[in-house]
Amino acid sequence: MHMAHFGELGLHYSVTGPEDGTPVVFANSLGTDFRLWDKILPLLPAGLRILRFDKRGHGLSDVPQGPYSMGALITDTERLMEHTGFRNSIFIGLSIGGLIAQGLAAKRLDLVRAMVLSNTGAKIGTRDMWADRIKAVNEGGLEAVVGPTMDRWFSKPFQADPEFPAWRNMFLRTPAMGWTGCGAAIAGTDFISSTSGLRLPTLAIAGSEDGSTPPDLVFETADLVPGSEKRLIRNAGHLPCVEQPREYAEILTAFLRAQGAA
Ligand SMILES: O=C(O)CC1=CCC(=O)O1
Repeated sequence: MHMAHFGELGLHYSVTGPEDGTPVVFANSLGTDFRLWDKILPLLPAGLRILRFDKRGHGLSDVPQGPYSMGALITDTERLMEHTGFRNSIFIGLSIGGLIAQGLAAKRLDLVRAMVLSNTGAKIGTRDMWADRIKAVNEGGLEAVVGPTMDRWFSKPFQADPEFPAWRNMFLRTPAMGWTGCGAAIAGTDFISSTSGLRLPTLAIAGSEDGSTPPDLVFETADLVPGSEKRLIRNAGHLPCVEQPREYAEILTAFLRAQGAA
């Protein structure tokens, strides 16, 4: 278990793999911690140096007073990558993690040499949509939004899987301040213009049943970066790394190998 401290903020992270391995960073979504990637890590090639982390307000990281800005989330990631020696990395971001990927690539191409935009967009939802959700959570906690959230995250068949309640618990145990803080950061983010200027190897992954960032949004975002690859995973919602880990890992492995990873 590792904590890095940047002023008042402690960030919980994990680094695994050989010191000289290809650096790969995973950034997870709103309402999840870095266990989001547990099922796919054993399916990836050996020889990767992997950084996972709980963004502020999530998992075992500290929960500063919100709202947060996307700039702060990007700076946290930048500091953690410098602290752990992750430069020239392949950055895999899911949902808000994909927004962080785009913002970081626009700012620090020395840290990000290729990116995977999984279940994300250059702009996710509208200000009004996020304001309504934040109001609901401020009034009733995450319980107030758990039903529709699980319907966006997971296909109907997976909601009957014995594993499903654990993911629901992960969401419900997210600090309300962490969720609303990051929700405000998403509400204020529109990367359409800056992502259009990006030139780096990019893979976009969508889930056919994703109610949070539907395939059209994911692929429109990919089209902003010339030469992007696009993959659709069927029978999966917003978190295909959970619902279809084998297919997700195969797609990632092919991209990682194309970037020269082990
Ligand atoms: O709650 C959702 O719909 C999922 C989500 C949107 C942005 C993100 O990171 O997760």
